[in-house]
Amino acid sequence: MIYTVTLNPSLDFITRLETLTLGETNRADSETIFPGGKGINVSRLLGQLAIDNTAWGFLGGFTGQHLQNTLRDTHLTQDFTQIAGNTRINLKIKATNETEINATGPAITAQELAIFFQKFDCLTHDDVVVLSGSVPKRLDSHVYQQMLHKIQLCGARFVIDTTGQQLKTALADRPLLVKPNRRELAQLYDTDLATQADLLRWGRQLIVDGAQHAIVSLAGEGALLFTQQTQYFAKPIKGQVQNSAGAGDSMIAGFIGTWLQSEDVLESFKIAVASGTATAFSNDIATKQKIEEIYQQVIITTI
Ligand SMILES: Nc1ncnc2c1ncn2[C@@H]1O[C@H](COP(=O)(O)OP(=O)(O)OP(=O)(O)O)[C@@H](O)[C@H]1O
Ligand SMILES: O=P(O)(O)OC[C@@]1(O)O[C@H](CO)[C@@H](O)[C@@H]1O
Repeated sequence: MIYTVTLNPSLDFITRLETLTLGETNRADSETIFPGGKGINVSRLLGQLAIDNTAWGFLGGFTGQHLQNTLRDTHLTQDFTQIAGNTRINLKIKATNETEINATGPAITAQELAIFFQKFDCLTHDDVVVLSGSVPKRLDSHVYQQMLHKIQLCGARFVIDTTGQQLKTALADRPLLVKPNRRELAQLYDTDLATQADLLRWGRQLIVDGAQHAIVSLAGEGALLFTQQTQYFAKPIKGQVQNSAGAGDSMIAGFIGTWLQSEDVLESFKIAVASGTATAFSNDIATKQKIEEIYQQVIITTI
C-alpha cells in the first residue's frame, strides 16, 4: 500500500484578478476552493491513475470537515487523525504574477500526535510512505525524523518531499525518490546553480548523498532525473498554464505509482512529467485523460 502523509493539509483558496495592488482593496474576477496539501495532492493524482492509496495527516474544524467531504468523491482512502484546531486555508492569488500565502497551520496536541504515530505500527516492508510538505508551525520540527525512524523499524520504504535540513537528514536513509525544484536544490547545497553543469553536478549529489532516484523539477524548463546509473532530461512541453500548484506533487505521484508497478525508470519518469505538466495545464489536479493527452508529447533524452 502507498500511504501519503500531509502533516499540514489545506483548503487552497484560489482567487484570480487582472492586477494585484498592494495596500488597496482589490476586487477578484473569480475564486475557487480546492483540497490541498502536498501529500493529499499526491493521493489525488494516484487516484486518477487508479492506484490505491491511503491519506494520513491531521484534519480539524469546519475547514477539515469540508476537505474531508470534497475528498469523498475521489479514489483514495482517508485515514486522517482528527484534531481540535482548524485545518488551514492557503491563499493563492493569480494576477500578473502568482502570489501564495500559506498559513502556519493549527496547533497539534501531544495526544493528537500520539494517535497519529500509532498508524505507523501497522506498516510492513511492502509499504511505501510519501512524506510531503511543511510541518505546522507549532509542531516539533523533528517530527519528520521521528516518522522516518518508525518507517525504518517496520522495513517500509519512503519518498520525501521537504526542504532544507529535513531533506538533508533524510537522504542518508535512502529515500526511493526526492524531488526538489531548482530553488530547493540550490538552498539544500547552498549554491546558486548558475549553469546547466551546476544543475547536473548538484542533482547527482542527491544520489551520492543517498537518494535512490532524484528528480529535479524545472517548472517551464522541464525536468531532470538522476538514477544510480544515468541521468535523463525531459524537454519542457508548451501549453497554457492554469494553476501550477500541485505540479510537483503530481510528478511524485506519477513516478512512484508507476515505478512500484513496473520498476521501469524511464516509463515512470515519462508518466511523472506527463502528470506534472497536465496539472500545470489544469485548474485542479490533472485528470487521467489530460495526463494521457500530455504523455504523447513527452520527450526524454539521456544526458
Ligand atoms: N509552466 C510550465 N510549463 C510546462 N510544464 C510545467 C510548468 N510548470 C510545471 N511544469 C511541469 O511540472 C513539473 C513540476 O513543476 P515545478 O518544477 O514547478 O514543481 P514544484 O516547484 O514542486 O511545484 P509545486 O510546488 O507548485 O507543486 C515540471 O518539471 C514540468 O514538467
Ligand atoms: O505549506 P506547504 O506544506 O509547503 O505547501 C502547501 C501547498 O502550497 O502545497 C501544495 C502544492 O504543492 C498546495 O496544495 C498547498 O497549498
